Amino acid sequence: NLTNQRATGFATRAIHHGYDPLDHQGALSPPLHLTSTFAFPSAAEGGRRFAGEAPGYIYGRIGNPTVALLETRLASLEGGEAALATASGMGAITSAIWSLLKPGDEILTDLTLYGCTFAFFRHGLAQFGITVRHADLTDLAAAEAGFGPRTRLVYFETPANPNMRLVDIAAIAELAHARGALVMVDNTYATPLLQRPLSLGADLVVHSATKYLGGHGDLLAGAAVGRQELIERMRLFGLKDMTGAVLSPFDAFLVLRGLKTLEVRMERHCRSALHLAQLLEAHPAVAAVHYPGLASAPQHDLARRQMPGGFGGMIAFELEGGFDAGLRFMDALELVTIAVSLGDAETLVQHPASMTHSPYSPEERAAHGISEGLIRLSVGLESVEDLEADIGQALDRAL
Ligand SMILES: CSC/C=C(/NCc1c(COP(=O)(O)O)cnc(C)c1O)C(=O)O
Repeated sequence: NLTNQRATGFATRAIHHGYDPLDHQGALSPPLHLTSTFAFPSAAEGGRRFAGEAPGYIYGRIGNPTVALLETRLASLEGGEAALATASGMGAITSAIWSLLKPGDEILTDLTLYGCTFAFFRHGLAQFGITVRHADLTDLAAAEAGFGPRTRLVYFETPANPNMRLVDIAAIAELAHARGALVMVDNTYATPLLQRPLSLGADLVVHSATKYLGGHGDLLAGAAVGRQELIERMRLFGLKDMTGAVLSPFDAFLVLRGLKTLEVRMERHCRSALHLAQLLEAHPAVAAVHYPGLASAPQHDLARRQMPGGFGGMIAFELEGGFDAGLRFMDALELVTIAVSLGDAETLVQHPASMTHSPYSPEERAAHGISEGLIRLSVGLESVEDLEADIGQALDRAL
């Protein structure tokens, strides 16, 4: 049909790309294939599929038609050749890393990473002879100094969880490729609507699809997008043999459904987040607000360049009264929910130092720019005047 023949807009592809109802008895919604294995038409054909000499499904851990449609659609939205869907964001990150690196290799990564990514790098890979070197990748001189003779991969999040730091993807990609290293970007916070790292030189993009892509707080999922050969190596080695982090067809179906409204949801997330960031910035109880969309943000110019579609739904801020005031603020909220995760319809608030970034020691958090008093807000889809009223009254009580 029309949308499969020519390049169309993001929202159109998020709804239609890769699926024609007339190929499935007219079913407008794609079929959900709840199957663990696939019948072969003949013994020889089964052997040919295992040998990679014939197309066709083999077994649920290697591929599934519902999951394959999600992968096709995600590849289109991120502008990559191929995509791999996984059981969680950590499933995508670990399946990628185990496919790319071996003992003796080095990863150059930013100071700020999601807590479990930090733990995988520092407490996991370190046991298998892979060196992780942190540098402030927002400072290109520091980034350049961070490369070693064995640097095989540069990894970062932008905007970073939880303190909203931005990394200049194109600049880092230029440094990395000049030294024969790959670039892997975690695009969870921005989503492909707001930022497409592959178009800026990244080799691989990973997502916690648990967040904005699924968008309704009702699933765990992950994804990787990049060149065909990288993705196929991840599928047939990293995922199949090293992690087994397979996405269920049912959750793939839910992510497909979430993608259909990604554009309209992000528009509301961005609009409400900018409004609330301005409210926070003006409030006497607030010491600092980290939101790249604020004109006062130190990296506002990079944000406008790198995130032309908007600045996302995530805000980090600190109260004048520090951590204790932060606890009082969170406990005073009546509409906003105290919970980890992000990108849901519900607005969520949490305290990274004691929750999502508790895998860091206090000393590591200090060295990695995650303050003890930092509060993270995932701005949801509720009526913004209700969010403004709830946050305002809780701030007044935190004074
Ligand atoms: C226990 S804390 C809840 C999860 C949170 N984050 C997840 C996350 C992952 C990992 O994605 P899953 O494996 O799908 O959770 C990868 N990359 C980024 C930027 C992430 O934020 C969180 O609340 O910050």
